[in-house]
Amino acid sequence: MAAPEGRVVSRPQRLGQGSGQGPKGRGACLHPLDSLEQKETQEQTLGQLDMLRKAQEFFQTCDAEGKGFIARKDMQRLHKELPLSLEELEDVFDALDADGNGYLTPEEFTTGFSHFFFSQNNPSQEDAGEQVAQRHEEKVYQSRGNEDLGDMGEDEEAQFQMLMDRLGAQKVLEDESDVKQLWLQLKKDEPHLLSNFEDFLTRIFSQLQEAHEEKNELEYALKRKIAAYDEEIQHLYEEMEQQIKSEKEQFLLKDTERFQARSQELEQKLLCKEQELEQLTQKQKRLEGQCTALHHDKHETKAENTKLKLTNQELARELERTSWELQDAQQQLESLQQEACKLHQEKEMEVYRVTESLQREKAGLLKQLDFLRERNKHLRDERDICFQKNKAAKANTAASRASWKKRSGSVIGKYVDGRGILRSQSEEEEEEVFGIPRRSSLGLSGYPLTEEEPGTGEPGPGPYPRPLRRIISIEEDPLPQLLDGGFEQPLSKCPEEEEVSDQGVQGQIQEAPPLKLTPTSPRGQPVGKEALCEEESSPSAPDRLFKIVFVGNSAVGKTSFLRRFCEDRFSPGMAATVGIDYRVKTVNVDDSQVALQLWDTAGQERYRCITQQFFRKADGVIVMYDLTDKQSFLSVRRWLSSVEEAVGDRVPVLLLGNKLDNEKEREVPRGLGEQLAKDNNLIFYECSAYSGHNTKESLLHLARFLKEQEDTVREDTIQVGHPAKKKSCCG
Ligand SMILES: Nc1nc2c(ncn2[C@@H]2O[C@H](COP(=O)(O)OP(=O)(O)OP(=O)(O)O)[C@@H](O)[C@H]2O)c(=O)[nH]1
Ligand SMILES: [Ca+2]
Ligand SMILES: [Mg+2]
Repeated sequence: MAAPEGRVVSRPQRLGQGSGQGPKGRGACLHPLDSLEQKETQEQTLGQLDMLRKAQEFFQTCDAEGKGFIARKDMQRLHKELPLSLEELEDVFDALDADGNGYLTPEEFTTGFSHFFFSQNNPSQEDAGEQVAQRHEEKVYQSRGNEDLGDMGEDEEAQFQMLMDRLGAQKVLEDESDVKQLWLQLKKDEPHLLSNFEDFLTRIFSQLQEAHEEKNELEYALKRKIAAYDEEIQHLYEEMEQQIKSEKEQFLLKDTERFQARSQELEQKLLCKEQELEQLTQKQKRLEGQCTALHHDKHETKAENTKLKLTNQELARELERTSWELQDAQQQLESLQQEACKLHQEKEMEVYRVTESLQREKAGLLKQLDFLRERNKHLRDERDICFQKNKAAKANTAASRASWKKRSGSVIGKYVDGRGILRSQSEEEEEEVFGIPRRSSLGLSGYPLTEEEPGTGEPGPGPYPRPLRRIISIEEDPLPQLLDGGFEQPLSKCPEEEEVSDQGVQGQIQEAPPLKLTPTSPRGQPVGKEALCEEESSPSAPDRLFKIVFVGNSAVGKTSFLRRFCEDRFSPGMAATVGIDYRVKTVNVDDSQVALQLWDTAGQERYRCITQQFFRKADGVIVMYDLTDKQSFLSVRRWLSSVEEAVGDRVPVLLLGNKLDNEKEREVPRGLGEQLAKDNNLIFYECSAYSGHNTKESLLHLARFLKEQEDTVREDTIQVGHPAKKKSCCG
């Protein structure tokens, strides 16, 4: 501040000196008071100019960079040079910055500076005497100037305005009052200087104008620069922003994509996990259900188990008890079976003994019968003599002889009924239906029997007594009755015996002397006896006994077959069986003695009812047909059905086709017999009583079968709970 102040101080001096040295020397020619006033005005104008100059200098000092304006910072830089504090400098700046835009234009600065300068320095300048004096002078100048101005005419005003316009001062000066005053002063005081002043002003103003224009240009350039700069910055900024934005967007896009992909992936994973979870949940539920069910089942099973255990225990106890009982029962059964077996054996032996004794009795009775027949013949002969004496009819004798050639039928009927020889002619005819003339097996009719020996064919001469055969009219098996105790009683008391005795035979027997009449022919021999004779030769007693019943049409050869089997003999022209007959034969079957009780039935129709009775007690049945007689084969079915009617199918049946020796007269082919046997489950043989072919074989077959069947039944009976089964005969 020292320099400007110095300059400020020195200027008025120079101006004063200059003015003092001016060519006009106005003070010398003016009034001393006027000259003083003039002096003061001059000083004032000079002071103002000086101040303006000083202000410009100060401005340039402040605007060191030459910007054309002073910023707050520029002012603050003066802090070191001026004896003012920063606050005071601030105040100065604020005071100078009239429009408050933050920088000081040269105009603002100059105007403000002058104002500030005076207002600041006025009260406090005591030491600077020059300054005070100057200021005082200025004041005086100003007040005088103002007074002058008041007096200024309109012409001068116009003149000044013209000058101003010419100078273009309006553009440079804001307040032209100072210049005006100065101009007026000059015009008034020193008009000759006016032109110089005007030139000076012109120069100044032109310089100012130039400076101003320069400044404006600079400002404009600066503004443009700033604008360009701003624009560039803006552009850069925008570009940057754009870039940032795109970068951001790209980043965001990428990020979003990545995020989306990631989120999709995660979503899928989540979905998978959820599904898994759901599955697991379902599984768990199912397992829980199963668990519950199992639990429930377990409980139930436990309960059931307990129940079953209890039941089991009970059953075990019961089983134990039952097994004990069963053992007891088995023991009892065993003992009973043993007993039964013993009883059975005993019974069989008894039967055997009884049969034996019966045969003996039968033989005795047959002998008696023979005797009675003889007696009868004797009586008849006597009567015949009488009859011949009375009529002497030769033709009659011949006819009766011819009738004896035929086989008589039911002789027993005549015998029992007491009709004797008054046999009806119809019966004779009936017998002839068989085609073979047959004789009665019992010659009770009183007629002499034909000679049995083949070849003779002629009725034997009278003197030989005919062998008698006994009729056994048994409706039931007589053996049990005998077993009951009576078998040792006298023969006369047997039921059959009594029956016979009813007919007055017994009486005759008892009365008759024991004649030793033996049959002249073997045919007359009692069958039972003959069989017995053979049995007596049997080395040992039989183990068991079977009852076998022989059936078949008349003359098929039943009796002949039995004879062949028991005696191994054949007698042609065998008499027809009357009622029933039997033989006993013991055979050896697989190391055991088997007694066969063979019941020979009469084939003739009239005895059928008797025959039927015997099936019931039979162990086996033999049905015989004559293979040379078709009719006898056709009757087999009838015989089988009557057997079945009586005993069912429990007894084995042997089917025999007899007279195999007479092949040329065969009427029944073997195949038919076989087929019939197969159809009815029968044992089948073709045999010949004449030749003996298959007689033993067939009967042994049946005997073996019976034995085996019995053995099986015995075994089955011992084994509890196994019912006996009927064995197949064919097997
Ligand atoms: N050629 C031949 N003739 C036989 C055979 N068997 C029996 N005859 C004869 O046939 C006839 C009848 O024989 P029987 O044995 O009495 O017949 P049957 O079956 O006992 O007759 P009924 O007692 O009336 O039921 C007799 O004349 C026998 O000689 C045989 O195998 N061959
Ligand atoms: Ca300003
Ligand atoms: Mg016979």
